[in-house]
Amino acid sequence: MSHGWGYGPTNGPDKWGDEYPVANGPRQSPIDIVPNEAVYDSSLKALKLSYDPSNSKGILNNGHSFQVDFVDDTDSSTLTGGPISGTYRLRQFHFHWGASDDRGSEHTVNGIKFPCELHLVHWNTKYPSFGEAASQPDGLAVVGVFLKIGAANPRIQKVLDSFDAIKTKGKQTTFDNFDPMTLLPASLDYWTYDGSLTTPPLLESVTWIVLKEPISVNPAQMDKFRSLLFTGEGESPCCMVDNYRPPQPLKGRQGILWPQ
Ligand SMILES: NS(=O)(=O)c1ccc(NCc2ccco2)cc1
Ligand SMILES: [Zn+2]
Repeated sequence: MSHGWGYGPTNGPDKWGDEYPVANGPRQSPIDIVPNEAVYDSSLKALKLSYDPSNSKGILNNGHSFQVDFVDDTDSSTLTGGPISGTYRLRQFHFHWGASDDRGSEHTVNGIKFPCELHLVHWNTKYPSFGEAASQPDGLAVVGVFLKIGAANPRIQKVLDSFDAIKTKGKQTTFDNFDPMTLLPASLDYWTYDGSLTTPPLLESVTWIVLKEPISVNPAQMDKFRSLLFTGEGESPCCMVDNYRPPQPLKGRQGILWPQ
């Protein structure tokens, strides 16, 4: 009986290929981004993100990370422009982080790991639903934002303050009127490449848009992430840390940079 994927020694990223063979596919994520090797594409446009805070619904500990879910039945919170064509709706955002500040991000830059990485998940409205879009090569667009250790970030505090209510797997609580724009850095300069979900089912349906400029958090805020548990209420507690997949082979892909 499959014990379910995770990030431990017996069910972690090296084992995912047993149940999800696409783990060894041609466009897997994350990757190591080497800025000097990224090529300039003059056809790329500026990212356009337009979010309606009233679309935020709830925050959930799903046993792998926590996510903030959005109402996505209208085009009120969207991503357009950038490397994508058409309109992609915001579905959820979540994070990946480490047990210590020396690791935690999924993408790396010149081999450097950040302590944390934010993912804003959007789906292409040419498809009828997120689930349908997730199985299409142009179905999803995820904006990745690195977090670095620095000054305290007041914008993330509302997220952290909800953690006491979602400490264990399966717990959720309401999360109203949150504008994810407030989590983004000043610059929307980005690298982009064709990749995949970084957790099972590892579907190769993601246009990745990784912002060059990180946002900051202070050490106490990072420790708050580490106070969450992978485990459910009543189970022996296991801290939710190191929930990141390491960089995957490029297999001929090239990172694209905008703007030069
Ligand atoms: N870390 S991530 O941004 O690549 C990411 C985003 C979304 C899911 N969703 C999981 C899922 C279930 C069915 C289809 O999709 C999994 C991973
Ligand atoms: Zn993610």
